[in-house]
Amino acid sequence: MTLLTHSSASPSTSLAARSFLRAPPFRAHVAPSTIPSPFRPRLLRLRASPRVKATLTVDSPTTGGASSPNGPPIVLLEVKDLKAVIKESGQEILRGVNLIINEGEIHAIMGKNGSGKSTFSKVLVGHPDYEVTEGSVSFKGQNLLDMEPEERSHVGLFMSFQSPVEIPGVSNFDFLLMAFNARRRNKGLPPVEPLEFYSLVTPKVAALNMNPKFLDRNVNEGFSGGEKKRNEILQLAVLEAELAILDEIDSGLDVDALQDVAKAVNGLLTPNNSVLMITHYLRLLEYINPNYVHIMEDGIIIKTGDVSLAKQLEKEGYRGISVS
Ligand SMILES: Nc1ncnc2c1ncn2[C@@H]1O[C@H](COP(=O)(O)OP(=O)(O)OP(=O)(O)O)[C@@H](O)[C@H]1O
Repeated sequence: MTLLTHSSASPSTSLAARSFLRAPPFRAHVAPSTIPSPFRPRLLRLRASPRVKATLTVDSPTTGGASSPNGPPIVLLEVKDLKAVIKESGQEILRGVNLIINEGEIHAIMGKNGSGKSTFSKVLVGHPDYEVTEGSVSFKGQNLLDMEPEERSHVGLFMSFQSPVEIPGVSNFDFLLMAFNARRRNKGLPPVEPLEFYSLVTPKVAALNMNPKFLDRNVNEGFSGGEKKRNEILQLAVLEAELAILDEIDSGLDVDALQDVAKAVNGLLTPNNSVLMITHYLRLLEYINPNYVHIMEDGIIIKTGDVSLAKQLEKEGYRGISVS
């Protein structure tokens, strides 16, 4: 079974929600008939890996990530020479991506419109529009490409999409509870009851400066763009993914919302959790400080550095980014 099998599923929708709704435990609780098929493939979990292999150059990236006191960093995600095409047309979008993310590291991918950033993240979570033609992806030592999208979510990958989907008929609270219990089931833990979950989720709602009434509303239904983004981070906070892929989480956020979301993401970071952010703007990286910044161009990472690379980009544009 594939999580993202619906052609109607927009590439820009939230993967985590989709995974949830496709997985049998969710269908059992939510009454499938109430969930329109376009909304099934959603919620996704992702983890970022610590080290980065830039294809061309590496400019003194900040050292980050978890490591044993005397040992090397622990690799979470390792992407090697990843090539992928659009299934329908066969057009190659990813042309050999290399990336390593260690536990505890924050990575940012920047790049011009259409350079392949979102495609890369969607390929990582198993979006059905794309086919991997070459290369490998290992997550926590396991072959990610062999896993169905929901399995990727279960092993600790979360992805928030540019435009989170709405799920009519399913309350945010029920959705989060189902997702949370599915994750627990996967860890061999018993489910929590709604009352217990309520005490667990309300502090997270407060931390995001969200109105608790959002828990009663249907998932993302009628939410503003910024509210949807906050809701995505709430999902991430509840699911405690080991690698969070955040695709333009800053888009459409007002200044206060950006700070709330960034604060929440920072609050979720532990030495074992990693984040891979896709963004166009330095402002997000000023709140969530990345260990590495990568520049993607035409389906490959052409340069890797630290946040100074994003600053240079802001000042000089992509013309100023030299790969020599
Ligand atoms: N499912 C698809 N069908 C057709 N073309 C696609 C599909 N997915 C990606 N593409 C094309 O692949 C290229 C890379 O798209 P992608 O969304 O990955 O870029 P991006 O770097 O995330 O861009 P942006 O910064 O504008 O979000 C674009 O030319 C896009 O039109």
